[in-house]
Amino acid sequence: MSQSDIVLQVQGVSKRFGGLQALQDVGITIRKGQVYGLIGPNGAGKTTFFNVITGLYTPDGGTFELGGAPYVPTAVHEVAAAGIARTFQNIRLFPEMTALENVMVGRHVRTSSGLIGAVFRTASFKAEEAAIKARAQELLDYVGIGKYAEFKARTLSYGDQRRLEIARALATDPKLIALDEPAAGMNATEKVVLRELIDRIRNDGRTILIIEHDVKLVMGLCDRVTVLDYGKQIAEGTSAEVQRNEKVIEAYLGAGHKPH
Ligand SMILES: Nc1ncnc2c1ncn2[C@@H]1O[C@H](COP(=O)(O)OP(=O)(O)OP(=O)(O)O)[C@@H](O)[C@H]1O
Repeated sequence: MSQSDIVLQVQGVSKRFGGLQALQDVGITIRKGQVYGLIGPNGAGKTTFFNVITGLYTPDGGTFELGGAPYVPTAVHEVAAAGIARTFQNIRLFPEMTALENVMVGRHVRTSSGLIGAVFRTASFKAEEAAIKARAQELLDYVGIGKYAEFKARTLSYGDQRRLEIARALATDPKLIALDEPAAGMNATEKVVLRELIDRIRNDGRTILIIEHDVKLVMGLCDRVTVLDYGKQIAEGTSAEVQRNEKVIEAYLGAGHKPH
């Protein structure tokens, strides 16, 4: 393992909401090709951590490096341009746009003709648009919903909408893809398909950070896992190491927390 295969390095992240310390000195290192899991009981700080690294919340402290370069997660669009794409716990698609258009929106982060080209429909814009469309269709096929390209996003099943969000995230060609509870609301069959998809994305060389309540799914999928509890990082390691960590067992079984 060398320094150069580190995709995201986060050190000493803290975030306070009024009197509540939502994150306290949290750090993770994600290497190329890993699926990295973030777990913890309700209110542990997982979403806050995701929101910090994707520019939705400003941390009180912490340092960040993405692909070996210092990185400041400020505005959401800058985070996407820097190379982190995310999905949301509560799906955020454009419901009245087609599946294909939703993915094309993601791809526009990486195009060069920009707004002027779009307004005047220049030759380079049109060529770029055709390439974007082709790539968007490819990504829909890749996540297994190619046949729904022309369907409005809102008409897709819940599981397919989650896969569409993943296709849109992949469209930005990210260094890191961050999945916020991708299995939420899925039935057992959909979870199996999701697991296969995440495995395939990893095998194709991508790096993935995942928050997930389904501990079984996380343990089966993740190379490394961090466990948060009341904003503190109580364990970090391989799935097997984390599973037998006493603090983790206690946090999940302890009073006041609902086990998942
Ligand atoms: N914008 C906010 N303002 C105030 N408090 C917040 C805010 N966001 C989160 N919190 C608080 O910070 C703590 C951590 O919340 P967070 O949503 O990060 O936990 P989580 O691990 O994602 O929980 P869950 O599994 O329920 O999604 C909670 O006590 C929550 O109430």
